[in-house]
Amino acid sequence: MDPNLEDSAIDDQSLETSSFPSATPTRVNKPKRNYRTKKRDSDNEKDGNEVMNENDSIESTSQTQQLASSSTGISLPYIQSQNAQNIGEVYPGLARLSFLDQDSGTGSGEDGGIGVNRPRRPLQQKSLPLQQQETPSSSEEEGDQSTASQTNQSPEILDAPPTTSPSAMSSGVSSDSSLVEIKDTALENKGRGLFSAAKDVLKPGALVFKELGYCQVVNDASLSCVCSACFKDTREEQGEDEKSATTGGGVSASNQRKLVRCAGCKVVWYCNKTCQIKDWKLHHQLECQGIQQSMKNAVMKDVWAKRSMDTTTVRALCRLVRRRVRVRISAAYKAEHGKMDAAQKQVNEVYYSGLDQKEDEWLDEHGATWIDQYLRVPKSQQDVSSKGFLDESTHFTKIMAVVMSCVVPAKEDRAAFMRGSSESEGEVEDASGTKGFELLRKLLSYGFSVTNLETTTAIGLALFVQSIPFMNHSCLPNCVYTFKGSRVECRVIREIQPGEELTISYIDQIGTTQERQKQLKEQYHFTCTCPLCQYFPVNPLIQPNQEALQAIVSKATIAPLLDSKQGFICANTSCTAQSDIGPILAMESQLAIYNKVELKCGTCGHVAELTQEIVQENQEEAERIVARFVREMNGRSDQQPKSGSRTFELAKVKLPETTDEKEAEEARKTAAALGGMNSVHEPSAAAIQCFEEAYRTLTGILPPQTRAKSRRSAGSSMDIDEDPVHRSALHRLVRQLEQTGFDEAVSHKNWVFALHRSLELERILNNTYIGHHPLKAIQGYYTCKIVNLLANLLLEESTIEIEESDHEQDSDEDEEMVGNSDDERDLQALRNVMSGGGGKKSKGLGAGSMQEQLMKRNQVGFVKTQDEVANKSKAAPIKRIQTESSRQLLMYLKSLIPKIEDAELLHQFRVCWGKDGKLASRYRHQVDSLKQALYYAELPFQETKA
Ligand SMILES: C[S@@+](CC[C@H](N)C(=O)[O-])C[C@H]1O[C@@H](n2cnc3c(N)ncnc32)[C@H](O)[C@@H]1O
Repeated sequence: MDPNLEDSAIDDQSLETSSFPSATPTRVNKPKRNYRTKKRDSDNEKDGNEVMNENDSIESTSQTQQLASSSTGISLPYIQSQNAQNIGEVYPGLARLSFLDQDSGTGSGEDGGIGVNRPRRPLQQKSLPLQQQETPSSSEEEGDQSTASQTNQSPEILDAPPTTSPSAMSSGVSSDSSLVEIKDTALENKGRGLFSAAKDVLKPGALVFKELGYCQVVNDASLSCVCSACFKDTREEQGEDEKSATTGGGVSASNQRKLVRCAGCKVVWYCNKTCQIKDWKLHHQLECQGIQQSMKNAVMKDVWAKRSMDTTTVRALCRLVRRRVRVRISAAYKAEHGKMDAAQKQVNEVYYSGLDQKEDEWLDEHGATWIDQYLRVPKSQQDVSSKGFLDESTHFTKIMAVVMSCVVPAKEDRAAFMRGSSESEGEVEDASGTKGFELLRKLLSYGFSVTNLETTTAIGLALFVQSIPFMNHSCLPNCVYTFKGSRVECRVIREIQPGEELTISYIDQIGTTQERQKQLKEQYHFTCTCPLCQYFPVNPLIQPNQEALQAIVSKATIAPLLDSKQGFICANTSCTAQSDIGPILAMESQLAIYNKVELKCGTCGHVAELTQEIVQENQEEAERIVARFVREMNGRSDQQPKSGSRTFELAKVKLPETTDEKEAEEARKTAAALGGMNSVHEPSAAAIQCFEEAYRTLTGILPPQTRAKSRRSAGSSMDIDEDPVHRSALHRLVRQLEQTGFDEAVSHKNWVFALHRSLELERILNNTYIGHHPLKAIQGYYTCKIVNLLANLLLEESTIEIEESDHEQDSDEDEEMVGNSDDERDLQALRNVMSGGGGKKSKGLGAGSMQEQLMKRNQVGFVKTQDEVANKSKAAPIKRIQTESSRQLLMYLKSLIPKIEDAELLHQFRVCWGKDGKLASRYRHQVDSLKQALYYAELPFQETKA
């Protein structure tokens, strides 16, 4: 029995909940004691198979295997600030990465982790079995981890990771080629970036890489709801929302039933004993000990008990340092004995499996190096000495105090660690500060917030080292990332050309341009120059206000002579003149009087002509451009442009003549909703003109030289206030959608209300830029429901005759299904509205799903194959009538199909949900029944009756 475990929280008795079903015990339970850190060799020998100790170095973080289930989501980089650095080096990709850090400012040399040969004493950590042994110098140790097999290489060139990097995906073209490579962004001044190394275009939905974290923790707010080993979020199971997330370390009653708490530190929670044991071996052992030790300090006791300080970072740092220490010690053992010890082998067998094992081993071997060399402390923090950093922030002091107590228990070593003295051991080496602080800074710069997709709640913090840390930001990203447990997956959302940079969005994309820029500046210390920021001072993808729109329109009409933000650009390419847009705007009005206006450059005298025709041509082109632009952003560049603007002919609304106040009110609402559909817009033709540059940038067709030239210039003459109304964040959108009461309306089969709601929903969705895939998923989900609902309505509408003729024989059955005369009335009211008051009267309508009825009646299965689709008219013995309203409905319905396809694509690639996610099954249901509805909706109609 491992002494480190027997006293720990792993005993049944130590689990803080009795109701938890006990997992298969893997060891003999010993009486509960306080932590004992000294290892008993005899125990080790006796229970070799079960022993896990500090020497069990290569333990898996493969918890993600267990957790595939639920926690997937979007995330935002945790706290970010990394200054771009050009190192003028092309890195040949993860799978064959051999990049050389030539940047003298940061990197290996400065970090001191690699290539510095200085003797070090082992860490004074009693629980570590090897501590009495002569441990190789840290640099050697780390060299062991990272550069063991590179003895023949130049010292700066790192050992190439395994032929196929665990995180990189094969392109499918050649099995050992990675889809991504790390390269300098060259002219763009963004430092390094992740680029496509695929030979072909990467299509939306493609999985580019997946990556295990080097270390990960559940955040404070989710501790009692999310398993600290597998990141399973119990709130999902319980259908709880964020409200049930406990803050301040509190515990919700329902979660107490779900999770068990470590009885040692009383801080972390697990699904079960298996998870607990696994986490213990991997990470928690030392963390637990450290937390308990720090609790002896009154301040820290308060911190842990009340979470008066956020402990997420400190726990993450603890695990980060812990892994490095563990790996180093194990490497030392291996170096000394030439092999892994028996217990270590056992760990490998038990805890590594499949891909995770390979990746975990890779992380153990190379992770520390990658952190040291390739994750760079942002310039903004580099100048701050550790001392200053420490004094400046009591927060960090506290954090470091805790980390120290975890990883460097002996007081004198702790002091040395803090000072960064070369006297101290282990991780402590850095001319400008301590290793601990160095790591902390990197964690703060590169840590990613792990989120749960379904609730979009942040549930943890993880540090990745292989791929995702190198991805730059764009407000129009071509990739998104999701989490399966704590494993991150990156997928394509727009087509990516070979060699193109892969980007993600660090922030919510729904904000206005100003907001996005502000957030990026404050949080990440850079000015974004993505097309959306560069060309759209007003985010056209969220509804611009009228003034802003007007400003764009004014500029758009004279776009040929204007840069989209700079103002007048001289058409003479050798002239660099630019002038303010004001005088030119004034000339625009002349176009209404004269067919031609001449614009003379004040610098070189070059005269450019602007004619009505040019303006007209530009506007037409702009229309085409924007259609493609919108498609591009929806990741569907394979589709043909939609012709015309998107308005739905549902707006022929006549209020029914009624004296019933309630009915009239309802009808008015519906009419308003239907009328509102007209305002569902794509950007106006004039505004479209301003999209040109962005489109060109997006599609790779370069703008004319003159504009390219001006684009590089800084500053903007456009200063437009943005619409404050639509500064919604993701959750606000979801709330908005929820507030439409659509689900409720559907479940009550209140057609009028549901349609009304669906149109409202449609408006919300259309007015929101849906760039981030969870939003797209939500959009897809709701759109599916809308279409489904309308398809049913259409069927009801168009099968009135058969309903009537069959009614008698089916009446009993229908009676059962209807059960609510209000529904009938509502439906009739809707028909009245839709058909201008002339809805056909029918009995038995509003009864359940029309598809069900048709199914029953015709005994036909739903269409599954293309043949069946082709033959469906033969197979359909239904007489149907097409009324004006059903025709309109069908039109509307079809107009929604592209969105369904988008959503289905996302679903198909499981971009959004874990296999067992509730939303996934609900979504599946919607897609299925939608297909059924469409099948029936497209059955041949009888001639429309007059
Ligand atoms: C996660 S790192 C990305 C990799 C980074 N370029 C590098 O070389 O390590 C994030 C940092 O990259 C830089 N960065 C990311 N996106 C950028 C952008 N769109 N424009 C300028 N700098 C960017 C910022 O300095 C940011 O703090």
